[in-house]
Amino acid sequence: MSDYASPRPIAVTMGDPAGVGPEVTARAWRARREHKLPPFVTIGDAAAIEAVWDGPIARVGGIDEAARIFADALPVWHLEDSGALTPGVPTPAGAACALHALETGIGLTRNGACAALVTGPVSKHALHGIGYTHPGQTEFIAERCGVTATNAVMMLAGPALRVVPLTVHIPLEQVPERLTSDLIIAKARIVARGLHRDFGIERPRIGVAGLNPHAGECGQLGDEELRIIAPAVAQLAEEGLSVEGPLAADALFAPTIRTQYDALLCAYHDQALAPFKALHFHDGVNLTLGLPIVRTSPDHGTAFNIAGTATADPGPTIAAIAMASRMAEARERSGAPAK
Ligand SMILES: NC(=O)C1=CN([C@@H]2O[C@H](COP(=O)(O)OP(=O)(O)OC[C@H]3O[C@@H](n4cnc5c(N)ncnc54)[C@H](O)[C@@H]3O)[C@@H](O)[C@H]2O)C=CC1
Ligand SMILES: NCC(=O)COP(=O)(O)O
Repeated sequence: MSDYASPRPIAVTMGDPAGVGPEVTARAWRARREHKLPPFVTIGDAAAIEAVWDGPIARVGGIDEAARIFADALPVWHLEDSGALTPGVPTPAGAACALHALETGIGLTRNGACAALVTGPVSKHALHGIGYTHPGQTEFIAERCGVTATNAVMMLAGPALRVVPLTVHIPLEQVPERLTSDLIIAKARIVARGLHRDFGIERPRIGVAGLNPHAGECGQLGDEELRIIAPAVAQLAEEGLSVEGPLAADALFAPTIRTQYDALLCAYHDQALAPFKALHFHDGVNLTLGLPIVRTSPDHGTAFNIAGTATADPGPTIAAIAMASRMAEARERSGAPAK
């Protein structure tokens, strides 16, 4: 008999079967009571979990069965045999399985069978090796949901900090040309709406980082702040949003400054993710705002270097499942579409 009330489990994709995804998912299940996790079903190759974990697994044939079994065993929606498996060694068959799991998880969440989607870590390199053309999972999920890549906003969230990289998986040299006022305005609007709807923040306070040292020093160290960021901030303020910037990025993450904001919009990937991971390596969540479904993910990658050694921390996966559950509940409470 299940001791979990929610009728709809969360879909958790395993990610690359040779990475740490299978073991952190299994360990998250083991910690389900301690962390009060809602029921979830793991999607991918069951053998990848069996190779690194000796706890109870139940291969399920339906989502209802997953919710019923969750109290006693880790429910696995077994998709396919991804071939001979060595933890830490990615293969094309493993990448294909990760992609099929992602497709299946999106489908189960879009059709409402699952309450939210939590994606396990994939190897972008291995996926590109089998013909995948998206920069990450975010853009793929957005496309499947009919949302443009610009309107699917990556946010990294933890108890002490939320950051948004305005440009994401692009070479650093392309950042200045891709950072436009339109991009900042579009993403800031989605961040404000998302923090209101999914996190219950009435009027989110948003800070926008400068690109250059000292936020450009009045144009002496670069003019993107004057040409691009300041006009975008002015436009957003005119619309009634609580937005400040450009703010000098070196001091922005100091405790007394970062706590003045509900989210910090950063010019490029590492400006956002390096301070975030320094604070939240063990409980950080990557989530996507602007989608019709709730999607979160642990904030780390495949960690091939430690896969199979039983040392991978399940903390970010636990946090991703818990956050997905809270976001789905907030959407249901607010009357937003459940899927
Ligand atoms: N959400 C996703 O699917 C993500 C996928 N990636 C992909 O993962 C692959 C590897 O990327 P890297 O930059 O090496 O990042 P990574 O996060 O896989 O590893 C960076 C370092 O953190 C450690 N680490 C990661 N997760 C850990 C955990 N749960 N417990 C303890 N230590 C952990 C690793 O052992 C490694 O030393 C790449 O192909 C990248 O594209 C990277 C980030 C996110
Ligand atoms: N660095 C964050 C990351 O790689 C996550 O990307 P995505 O696969 O969630 O789009």
